[in-house]
Amino acid sequence: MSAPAIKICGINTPQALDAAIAARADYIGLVFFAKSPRNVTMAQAAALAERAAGRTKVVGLFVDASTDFIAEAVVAAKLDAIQLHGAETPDALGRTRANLGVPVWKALSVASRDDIVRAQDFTGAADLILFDAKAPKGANLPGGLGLVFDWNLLAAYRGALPWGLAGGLSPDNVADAVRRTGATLVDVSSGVETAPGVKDAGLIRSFCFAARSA
Ligand SMILES: O=C(O)c1ccccc1NCC(=O)[C@H](O)[C@H](O)COP(=O)(O)O
Repeated sequence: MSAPAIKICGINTPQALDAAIAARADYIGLVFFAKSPRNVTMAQAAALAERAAGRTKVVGLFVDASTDFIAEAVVAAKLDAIQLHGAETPDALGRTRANLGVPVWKALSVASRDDIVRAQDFTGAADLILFDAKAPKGANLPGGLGLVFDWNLLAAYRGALPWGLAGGLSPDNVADAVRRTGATLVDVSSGVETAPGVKDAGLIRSFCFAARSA
């Protein structure tokens, strides 16, 4: 089994970006969602993307955002891909992908097997499915909460699209998660933070090391 690709999501400072690059993260995520403690402005995103250029790929995270807003971010932060974390339908997502010409990752919230089966609806519309834990009713955010879902749901998964694993990953559990699910991409945010929105260089390094050791 080859090492999974690694995405460190919710990067919002140059220090966190440098830590992700030093740990050889394949992707960093910029959160464009005002309610998030990891939210970045267009100007912050542009500056971070400039610093990241040629050293790691940049993914923009959006929640039910307008195509105009996403398009502005794609240009400002030269996004390599967009990650849609809301209730975007396959049709709407396919249109966004066609209009913007960037790879689209669809995050699916998982609590049961039915949520995994929904991935097939996005065949031909998305480029990658990111399975993440479902946020509890009334949660203030739809993701980035450090919650784990039952990885057994993915054990026999054979979807048409490439997929990644997110939700409550940390330096302590990522190797086990990769071994048990066969994920070829892992995505983390809270698990490499000391507080919501505050990334820790040591945790980023440990996470990347553990993911590669799986
Ligand atoms: O991070 C946020 O604040 C956020 C806000 C709205 C939707 C999604 C959000 N985060 C998702 C991620 O950062 C990752 O893709 C993934 O879900 C990992 O989160 P975590 O469980 O905290 O590791």
